[in-house]
Amino acid sequence: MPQLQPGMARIRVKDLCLRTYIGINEDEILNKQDVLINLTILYAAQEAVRDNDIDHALNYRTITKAIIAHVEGNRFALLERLTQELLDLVMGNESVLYAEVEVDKPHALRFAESVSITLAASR
Ligand SMILES: Nc1nc2c(c(=O)[nH]1)N=C([C@H](O)[C@@H](O)COP(=O)(O)OP(=O)(O)OP(=O)(O)O)CN2
Repeated sequence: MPQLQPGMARIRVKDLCLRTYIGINEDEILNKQDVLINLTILYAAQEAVRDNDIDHALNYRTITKAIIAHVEGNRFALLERLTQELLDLVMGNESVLYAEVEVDKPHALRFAESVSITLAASR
């Protein structure tokens, strides 16, 4: 992850818990399951800090709502594909300098608490 430089802000959306169709097994194809999403974004926040105005900030609510709609409105086979689609959605915001998305499938593996895939992108 790039170092946080002066003037940049790190937005972290933590443990966004959603339900969707994700997996390759018949049960996963027929039934929704929980996914946990953790998102890190770096953007230049000088104007947001100076103006204290949401119109000059990267609105994390807007991004989160778009993620919710995408996850709950689609079905996915691999975690890699779901994670990449969310990364692409976030990077679609021109002001995002770096983004990292981790998607967990809690209890997907019989003997593990969770399993996740993390992907990142920068501009
Ligand atoms: N870059 C920033 N983006 C946003 C900020 C902020 O400070 N910096 N602040 C907000 C809101 O204050 C947010 O914290 C709460 O918004 P809201 O209660 O509308 O979020 P919900 O997800 O609870 O919305 P519901 O419609 O009630 O589900 C937003 N962005």
